[in-house]
Amino acid sequence: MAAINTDLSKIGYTYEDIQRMAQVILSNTNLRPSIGIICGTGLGGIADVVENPVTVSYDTVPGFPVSTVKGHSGKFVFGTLSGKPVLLMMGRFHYYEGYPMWKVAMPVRVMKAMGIETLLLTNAAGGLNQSYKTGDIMLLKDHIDLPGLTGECVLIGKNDERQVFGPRFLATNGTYDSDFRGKFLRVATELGHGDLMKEGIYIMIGGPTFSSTAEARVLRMFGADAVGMSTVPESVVGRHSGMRILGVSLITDMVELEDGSQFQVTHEDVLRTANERAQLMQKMFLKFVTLID
Ligand SMILES: O=P(O)(O)O[C@H]1O[C@H](CO)[C@@H](O)[C@H]1O
Ligand code: HPA
Repeated sequence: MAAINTDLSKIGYTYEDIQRMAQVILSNTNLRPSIGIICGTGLGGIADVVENPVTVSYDTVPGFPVSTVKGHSGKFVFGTLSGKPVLLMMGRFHYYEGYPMWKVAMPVRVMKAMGIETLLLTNAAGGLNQSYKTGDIMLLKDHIDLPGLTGECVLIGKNDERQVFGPRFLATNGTYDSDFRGKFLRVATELGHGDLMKEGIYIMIGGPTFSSTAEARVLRMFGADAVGMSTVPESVVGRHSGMRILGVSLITDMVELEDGSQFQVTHEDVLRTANERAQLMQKMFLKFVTLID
């Protein structure tokens, strides 16, 4: 019978692994952006407005996971947005793909090792707050790490306090930068879309099941305004490595809280709304990055 691996030092990537992946990726370009953007499901359209793009496919980076979800193409894009150097991740990793939590957010450590100090996270999410509408855009003012609360925190495992890793015990209040939120709201208003904007609480579930009605009511009762299957591990790791963070949820569907509804959300519904909002998201990010110091 195979022995059970109880060696905790084997959990996670080492500092050296992270540095090596960062060097491999950076060897493709002379650009050294300090702004990183992780594109949520169907939200990779931001890459279409990146000037002078240099693409690095994840499968050219030894040790890097592969994207398996439709709407996540699996590549880095270096370039400029409104003249500002940026690094986009088109494709994130999700726990439900079978990756352990530490692997899900490992790219954020690689980003930090590449010089990223500002992390802009986007996602597709279901609206729990019944005053929201499909197509609204919610800025995260806080999150609920449901997997983390139940023993699957992204920071579980050996902690290495060198550079891209942070303290063993991490405060996670105040993760989302209020100055960034204010600036993003201003951008949306200037573009004439202030009416779409919300500020709320994102709750992460493990997925891949969308919530049952009873579960959705529990999530709402917890105080969440939107639900999704990502982002929180990335925010926590970003926070751990000292980044400034903005979280943006596109409300791609409204979650049913009442019994008896015939509506059953699909990934195609999510992709459709993301596609409908692609141009607006591009415009918002083009303007927002000009306001980052
Ligand atoms: O959070 P992102 O990656 O945007 O994707 C969201 O959309 C997918 C479900 O359609 C899930 O992966 C959910 O988390
Ligand atoms: N629930 C969970 N995750 C999601 C949803 C949803 O309704 N929409 C997009 N991602």
